[in-house]
Amino acid sequence: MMLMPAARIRLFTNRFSSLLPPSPSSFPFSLSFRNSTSHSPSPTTVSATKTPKISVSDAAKFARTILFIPPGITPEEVTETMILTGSNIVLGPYAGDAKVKEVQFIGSSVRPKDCPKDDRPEFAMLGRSNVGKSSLINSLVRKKEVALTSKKPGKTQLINHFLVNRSWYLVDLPGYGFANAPESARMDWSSFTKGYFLNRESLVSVLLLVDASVPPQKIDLDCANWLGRNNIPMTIVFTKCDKTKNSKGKRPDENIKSFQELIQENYKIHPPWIMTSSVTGLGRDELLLHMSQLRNYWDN
Ligand SMILES: Nc1nc2c(ncn2[C@@H]2O[C@H](COP(=O)(O)OP(=O)(O)OP(=O)(O)O)[C@@H](O)[C@H]2O)c(=O)[nH]1
Ligand SMILES: [Mg+2]
Repeated sequence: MMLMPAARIRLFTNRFSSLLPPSPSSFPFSLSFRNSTSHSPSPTTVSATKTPKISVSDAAKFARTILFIPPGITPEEVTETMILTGSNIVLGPYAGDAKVKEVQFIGSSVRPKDCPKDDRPEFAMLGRSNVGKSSLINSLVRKKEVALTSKKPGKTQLINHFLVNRSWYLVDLPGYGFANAPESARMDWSSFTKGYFLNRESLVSVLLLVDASVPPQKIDLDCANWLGRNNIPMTIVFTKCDKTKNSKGKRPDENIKSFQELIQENYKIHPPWIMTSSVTGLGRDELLLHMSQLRNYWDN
């Protein structure tokens, strides 16, 4: 049966995202909303201790306390081989068609209401400026300069739509938290993108990019919690997992573990998360598979 877009997204949201109460407050806001309703056990979670060995470090193993079980499969049916490497994501029966055969840049929109009006499913890249949103798009589609990247924060300034295989969109967005960006690159990020997230009915999932080479940042935690409170489905994509040489800081897997612990209490169903690197290609195929199962379920 064909469902109307609004009905489809509601169906999807109810199944996938956190059960935090929606919030009318603006983005970003503090972590102070934590509430008791979010601590009840979920029927779709499963302890990682039930799964045998996984091929990530001890810290990452510890972080993987809750698996993401997609539609079409029960926790009891999960086996080790179904878990995508470097993630908490179980691959279910909706996965498939994860190859990128072609990509077209469709256009840039200044305002959320100017975005393409067709009903194709889309995934939006969200994250701090310089976290690697544009680089991840290039990595996913295996093209160097489809999305423009820069060492300087604030490179992406508009909502950019990329059509993949003529059937679904990747959306590159401006980053938030311009720590080192020039004044000219700053804008009212909140009002600019908030409307997009709250009103975009074809949004299958936000890919919330978090830099794994630095410890958890408050603004990223606020962002994860804002999405949760507003029932916007998200996948946490840890970027720059190749950056292990920084002797001063902690390793990516340790930072990932800390981030997981900080958001864990707020979610009844732990969001899917995955480790990636646009430099080495780590997590690329896995993320595409995950996106395929979300998309195919949404399309269903
Ligand atoms: N080592 C490493 N560097 C990366 C990775 N991803 C991105 N970078 C670098 O990080 C910088 C920023 O990348 P962008 O893709 O432009 O970041 P962005 O999030 O799109 O930034 P804005 O458009 O400013 O919001 C560039 O110098 C990239 O080469 C990664 O996985 N590993
Ligand atoms: Mg960018």
